Order: sequence, then structure tokens, then C-alpha cells
Amino acid sequence: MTPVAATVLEADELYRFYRAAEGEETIALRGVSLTLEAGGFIAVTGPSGSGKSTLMSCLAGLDEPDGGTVRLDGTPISHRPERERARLRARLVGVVTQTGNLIDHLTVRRNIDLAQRIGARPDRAWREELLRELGLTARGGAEPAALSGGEAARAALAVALATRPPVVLADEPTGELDAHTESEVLALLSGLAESGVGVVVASHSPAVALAADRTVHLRDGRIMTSGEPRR
Ligand SMILES: Nc1ncnc2c1ncn2[C@@H]1O[C@H](COP(=O)(O)OP(=O)(O)OP(=O)(O)O)[C@@H](O)[C@H]1O
Repeated sequence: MTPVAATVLEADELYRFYRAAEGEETIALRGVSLTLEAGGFIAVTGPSGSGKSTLMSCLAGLDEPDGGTVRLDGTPISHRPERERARLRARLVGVVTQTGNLIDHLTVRRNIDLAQRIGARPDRAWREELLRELGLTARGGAEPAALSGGEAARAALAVALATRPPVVLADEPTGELDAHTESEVLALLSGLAESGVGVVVASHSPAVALAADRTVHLRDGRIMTSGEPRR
């Protein structure tokens, strides 16, 4: 019998409202549920304003849903004080954001060290392995401004993986990259999923949907389709 992969991320009926000053309300998420197993790779697609970034922030515990719950590796991360969410986030999820998750005045190595310190998981051997696997050993002493687009994307991934989290969430990680570098980054994310990490990538790029084994398509804060796993 094939062993059933552990669930590493569970979102149940997420709602998120934004209230503008004039009293107008935007419903960014309307009852979004999804489940991700270890080794799964989900692409979140949808037109601009459909709720992709809001969903990613709620999944990562960076934002609080107004309704519904998020569990990371079985631990509820939603509806907790920010301090607790930050502590859980540092251990349970690697986040790659649109603006990059690298601190400008720190070298790539120090950026990884910092992520490990925040997650209370210092591990130099793992840091060096990450740099090696991501082809960054020679660039470990460089600051982010000195990196090429592809190197910066790989460094962002190294930081996201610094504490060996069970889940990696990336919001438009390839938005600024050329097609060749995008396919390199997607190959890394696929490899990550194959190694047992749960991966969710929100993107406009068709290449991301092709690389993933499941696509969740959002429109007006709702899931329109949730493709079946290809693998
Ligand atoms: N901080 C905020 N305050 C008010 N409204 C917001 C806020 N953040 C998002 N929204 C609104 O919520 C809806 C969903 O936005 P979101 O950024 O999640 O969409 P998206 O699919 O990621 O868009 P894009 O592809 O353009 O990044 C939009 O109508 C947006 O205007």
C-alpha cells in the first residue's frame, strides 16, 4: 500500500474583509479551503485582485483571516497573538515574498544565519549545504544588491529553507525573472517538493502552473477550480 503523505498545510473556510475609510468593504477571500500534503506543489493562479496575495499572507500567518483557520504541520497558526504567530512562522514556514526576503546590509550567509537564529535553529552545516545545493557557495559573502536576479531568487529560497520548514510559500517568486532563470527557480521548487516539502506558489505565470502538480484558481476571492494532482 502507498503510504499516505502527512498533511502539512490546512486552510479551512478562510474569509478576509478589508474596510476602506469611506465604509466600503472588499471581500478578498470568501470561504477558501485547501489542503497540502508533504511533497505536494500547488500553484495559486487568478487575475489581479482575485485574492492570491491575501491568501498567501493568511497561509503564512503574516495576516489574520477574519474567519476560518490555518494549520501548519498540524499546529493552528491563525487566531493567535502576533508574537506567537511569528515564533511558529519562523519554525514552520519558509516565505519567499514578491519584494524579497533578504536584508540589504547582510551577506547571503548572514541572512541565512539570521533566519536560523529567529527560528532558534542554528545549523551551519545545513547553511553550507543549502548554499552548495543552490549554487551559491561562491556568493555567500555577497550582499543582496550585488546578486544577479537568479542569484537573488536562489538566495531568497535559501533563507526560506534556513530552518528546514515543512512548508514553503512563495508569492510571485519569478515575477522579475527572465524565462530561463524562471525555469531554473521552478526546477528548484519542484525538487524541493520531491524532497518532501509542501510548496505553494502564487503567480500569474503559466510556467508556474505547469511546474505544479495542482492548480488552485481564484476569482473574486473564491476557488473556481482545484485541479487534480498530476503525479
Ligand atoms: N490592505 C488592503 N486594504 C484594502 N484592500 C485590500 C488590501 N489588500 C488587498 N486588498 C484588496 O483585496 C483584493 C485582493 O487583493 P490581493 O492583493 O490579494 O489580490 P492578488 O490576486 O494578489 O492581486 P495581484 O495579482 O494584483 O497581486 C483586491 O480587491 C485588493 O484591492
